Amino acid sequence: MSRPTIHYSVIVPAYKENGNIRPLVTRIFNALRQYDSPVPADQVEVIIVDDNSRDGSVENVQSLQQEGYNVRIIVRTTERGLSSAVVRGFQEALGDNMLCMDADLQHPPEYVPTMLAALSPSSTFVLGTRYGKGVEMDKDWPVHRRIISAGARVLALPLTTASDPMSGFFGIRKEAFLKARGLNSQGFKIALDLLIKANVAPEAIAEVPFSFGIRAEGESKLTGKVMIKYLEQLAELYWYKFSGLLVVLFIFLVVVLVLLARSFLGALDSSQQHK
Ligand SMILES: Nc1nc2c(ncn2[C@@H]2O[C@H](COP(=O)(O)OP(=O)(O)O[C@H]3O[C@H](CO)[C@@H](O)[C@H](O)[C@@H]3O)[C@@H](O)[C@H]2O)c(=O)[nH]1
Ligand SMILES: [Mg+2]
Repeated sequence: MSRPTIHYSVIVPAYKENGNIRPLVTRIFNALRQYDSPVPADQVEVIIVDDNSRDGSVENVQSLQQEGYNVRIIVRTTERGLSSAVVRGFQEALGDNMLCMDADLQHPPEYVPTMLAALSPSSTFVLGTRYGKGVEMDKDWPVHRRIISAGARVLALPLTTASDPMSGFFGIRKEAFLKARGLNSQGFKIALDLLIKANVAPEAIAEVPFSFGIRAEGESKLTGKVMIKYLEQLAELYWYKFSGLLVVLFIFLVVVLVLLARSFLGALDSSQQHK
């Protein structure tokens, strides 16, 4: 009997995520096998893009394959980085509907069917948003991460109408992805780059609110260097979209935000010292 055609691909960038791979893959397919799933499980593949973690992820994926899960792992040895891993996964995907999600279960696997089903020829981008109605960040998400996330979001406001372009939980149709030229695959924020460079119209963006969890296992890879790369990426996108004038606006916004963050953290510090 011939295998069903793959219409949907779930791309998971992963670095040292061995402990999360099994729960992630099994929960994705469990969600797809529910009677009310809008997407048939046998039309879905999962692709893990791992940067040579050498932590048992490869063996783990092999045993999931033996159990019948349609999952494969690409191990990169000459390249590193979240965004470029996602781009690689999109290039290798068999499905026309492609979803990106983190390995660490901060993006709930149970949302995968809804996210995939939201993609269509007229809805070429789907964004899992943490700023929708009825959803929230996990209460244990640290204050400094909330501040960084809010600042990053404000800086992107002039670029897109999307409510959460920082989200790493998003999907894009293959034809829209292929339109994007000159992607910046440094850093973490590939959704933002795709929204701008694939020229996604506001009405083609579907938003799915979800509550952002906390990492199940292992450590976050967000470092100061990644934040600097984000600022560089923003400057490039401002230039790409508006050229000269708004780059000045961007620099102004960065300075205001840095000053606000410093005074907020200063106030927080002194209130803690007075306790
Ligand atoms: N292949 C590969 N994967 C990576 C790399 N760096 C990080 N990843 C993977 O990318 C995912 C997100 O990395 P985290 O380290 O968990 O990121 P985070 O700080 O929790 O950031 C999250 O929040 C952002 C929104 O504020 C999201 O943009 C981001 O995708 C992620 O969800 C994880 O699956 C992680 O293994 C890398 O260099 N290479
Ligand atoms: Mg994470």
